[in-house]
Amino acid sequence: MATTLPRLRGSNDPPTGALPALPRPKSRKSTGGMASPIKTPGTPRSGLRTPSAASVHGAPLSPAPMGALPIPRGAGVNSAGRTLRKTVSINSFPQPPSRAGSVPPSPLSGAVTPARRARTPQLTSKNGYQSNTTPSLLNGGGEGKSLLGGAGTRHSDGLISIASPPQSRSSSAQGSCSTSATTYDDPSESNGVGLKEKRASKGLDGKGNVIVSIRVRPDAGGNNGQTEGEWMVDGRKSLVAYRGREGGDYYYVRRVMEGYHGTVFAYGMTGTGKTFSMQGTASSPGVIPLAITDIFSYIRETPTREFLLRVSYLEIYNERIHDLLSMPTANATGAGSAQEEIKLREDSKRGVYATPLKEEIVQSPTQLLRVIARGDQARRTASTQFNARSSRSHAVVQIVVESRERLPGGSGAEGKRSGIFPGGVRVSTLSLIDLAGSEKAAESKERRQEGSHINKSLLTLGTVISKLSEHKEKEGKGGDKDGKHLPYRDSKLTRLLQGALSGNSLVSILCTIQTGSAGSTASANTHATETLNTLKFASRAKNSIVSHAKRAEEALGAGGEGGARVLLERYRMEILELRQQLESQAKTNPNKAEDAEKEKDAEEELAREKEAEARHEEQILEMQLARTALKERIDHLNRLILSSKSTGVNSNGTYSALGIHNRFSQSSIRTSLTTPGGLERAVSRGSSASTIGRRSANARHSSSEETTANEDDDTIGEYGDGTASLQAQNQALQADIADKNRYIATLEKRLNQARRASSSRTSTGFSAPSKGIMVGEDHSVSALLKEKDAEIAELRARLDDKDRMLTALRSAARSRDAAEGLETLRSDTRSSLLLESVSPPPQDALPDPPVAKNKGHSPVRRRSVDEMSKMLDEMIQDRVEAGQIVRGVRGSVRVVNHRNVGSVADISQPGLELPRIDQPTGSEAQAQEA
Ligand SMILES: Nc1ncnc2c1ncn2[C@@H]1O[C@H](COP(=O)(O)OP(=O)(O)OP(=O)(O)O)[C@@H](O)[C@H]1O
Repeated sequence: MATTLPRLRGSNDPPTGALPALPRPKSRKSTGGMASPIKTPGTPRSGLRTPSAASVHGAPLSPAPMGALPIPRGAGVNSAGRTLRKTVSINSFPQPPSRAGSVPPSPLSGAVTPARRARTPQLTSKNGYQSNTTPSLLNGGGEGKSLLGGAGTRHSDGLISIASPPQSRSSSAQGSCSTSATTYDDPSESNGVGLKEKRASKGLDGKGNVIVSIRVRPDAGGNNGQTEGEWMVDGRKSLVAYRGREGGDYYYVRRVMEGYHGTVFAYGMTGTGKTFSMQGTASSPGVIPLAITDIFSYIRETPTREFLLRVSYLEIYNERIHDLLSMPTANATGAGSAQEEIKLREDSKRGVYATPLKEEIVQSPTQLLRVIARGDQARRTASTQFNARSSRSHAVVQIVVESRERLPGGSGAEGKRSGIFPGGVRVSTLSLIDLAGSEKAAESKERRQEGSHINKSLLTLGTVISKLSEHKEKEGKGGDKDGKHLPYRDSKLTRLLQGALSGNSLVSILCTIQTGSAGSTASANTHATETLNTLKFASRAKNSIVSHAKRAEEALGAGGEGGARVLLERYRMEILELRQQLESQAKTNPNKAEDAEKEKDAEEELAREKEAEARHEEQILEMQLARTALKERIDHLNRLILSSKSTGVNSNGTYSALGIHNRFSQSSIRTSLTTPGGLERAVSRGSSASTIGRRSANARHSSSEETTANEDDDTIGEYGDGTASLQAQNQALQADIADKNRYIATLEKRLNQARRASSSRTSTGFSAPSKGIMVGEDHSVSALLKEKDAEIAELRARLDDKDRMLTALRSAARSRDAAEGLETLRSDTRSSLLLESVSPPPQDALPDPPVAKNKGHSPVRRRSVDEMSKMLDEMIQDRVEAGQIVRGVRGSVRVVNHRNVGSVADISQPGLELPRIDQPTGSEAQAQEA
């Protein structure tokens, strides 16, 4: 039969394993070795891995007969037997059971290939027995390797004999019996799939899930290196638990990972090594770290499934449950007083469970070990007679394993083969229980109180197991199947273990004993008694607990009380939900971002449109203003033209109107327009003699400002024939009109240009705003107005000058009249008046200058003067009648204020403000005459 021997090393090899070892919770001085596990006869091959032993010191035990528990010899036991010294490579235990042959096998792994087994060091006892089995205390090898003492010793003693039920025994190579009484409900077996597993775990398909192992604590004193004898009760049989069937321990954990509940508890007298066996040391890891290693090894080996592990840790102290993970680390007895009371409840799916209990999710062996180590720190311990650091409470580590098929749809061959249906979550629990040690007597009251609780609970446990045995017999006789008569509720411990004890779980019981005792005889006797009790318990448990472990149902969905606890499902649902949220957000966000971008674009577009619209309106306004200004200018110029025509200079051959405006004869309106072509025109009023004479169309009126009566005389003298003067005047006016037409054409051209410019500016999206034209035009208009104002002021000033001259001439004329006679005086006066009159007289009718008259009077000239005087009289009379001029009482004349004369306004220059001639009122005129 294949065995699962650990790799052995020298005892002093340092630990090199990847897993951190649990801290030694107790301060006992290690004996430097640990007892190899001892198998009860007929132990089933399935079981947890055995804690490795750095070195194994065994107290010599009396050999037991096959199928019988070893019988301690008590003080008289010969401890000088052979000692098996085993060293387990720490390197090997954290390694996952690898398919690669090169990887060293896990010392406790049952999945050892034949090649590995061949490489496994063989233990050779002094008596020549080779032990190639795992030193597994929980080895479910099924071979029922027992601690055997010296050959025939137990046979001869015959004190304890634990015989497995014949029907449950499985054969072994050595013919040992299995204690297995478990039946497995494995769907993979029923449907024919999972042959590999079935093969691998053969033996498990047999019966019996209860594994009872005995571990003997090595004697602290040792026996001068004679260690092997303690184990070798029957060296010939070599049935110490080093032998086991292949893979039993490994597959025990495997079963938990596959959905079976598993329970392991250590039972034994105080100080016999329960805690040591459960926790182990750095060099010799116990059941807990080894189980953890196997759990994670299984996870690594199973990529098709996903797992979630959570762990809780409680203790039952004085019949109260405390959460070791919620307690402060301090090891105070009252540490848990503030805790909410933890109660035990029962659920059809979960069975009996403690609540509220903190569960921590763990992702690595290290993390899990740390959590448990934290709980260990909180556990109550005290010094007892037999143990300096005795556990005073029952400690329960529960590792909940959730798993589900990773493949979507679960249609893979693996899923079919293993009967794993997709979508479901398997939940199983591995309970690792370190019971408090039973103690007969205690010195302190507190210890006694604790001891009484401990003993009571352990007694109840024994009672339950005992009754289970009875129940089993009754069941065979048609007894009560429900087992309601079993006193599970008599203690918290049995209540908590109810599920396991009643058959819902794979169970492995480790019984620790200490066969040798260095000390008094009384002490040795106590040990012997306790050891015997332990062995009785082991025997009873092995025969009584018959359960039908079933793979836990797969929880579908997160609903229901059971489903709600399935974190894997809950987390998966949450992840799914969050992913959906994320996706919906991702979908929504781009839309939102797009919308926001569009909105922003629209806003920007709107702003641009508004801006463009504003610019457009502004430009339209500018254009309108420009057009208005240009139109006004054109109208103004048109009015100018019309005004020229309306004077009727040539229409009726008279220049009556011109006469009115004669005073402007010396002025010209110089309109300076800065055109794009730099056009500068001087527009002359062509009604005056000087203008008519066309000295030049460009004659500067500055020179005309210098015009005096003499100059006028010269001008008159130049066009003395009158006819020529009219023709010239006509020509001048024609030329003037032509100029103005050209100017209008220029303005129209500019207007068109401006229109084109504005339209192109609008059409090009206002890309080239040009306000130069408008600004130039505006400046031009304002400059023109200013210029006009200046001219008006100038004209006024000149008018004033001329008024003064007129007054002076009148005065002179009166003097002359007095000297030359009334007629002559009148004639001269008229001439003078004519010369200085507002309206210029016809050229041909102009009187001679006074100077010429003083030179003598020819008859022709006289006649001419008379005629002219006559004409002037008529003209004056006409004007007087028309109300345009007023004749003074002394014959003087004056121009009526044009504001009072409609005709004056009619002939005024449109668009230009005529110089206001403030004519004296009647009284003023009289005063002037005076
Ligand atoms: N197999 C072993 N090899 C070496 N030392 C051991 C072994 N078993 C126990 N010891 C030592 O014996 C002492 C007592 O062991 P442990 O505390 O595990 O006993 P226990 O059964 O848990 O006692 P209690 O019930 O009082 O808690 C410890 O110092 C421990 O190191």
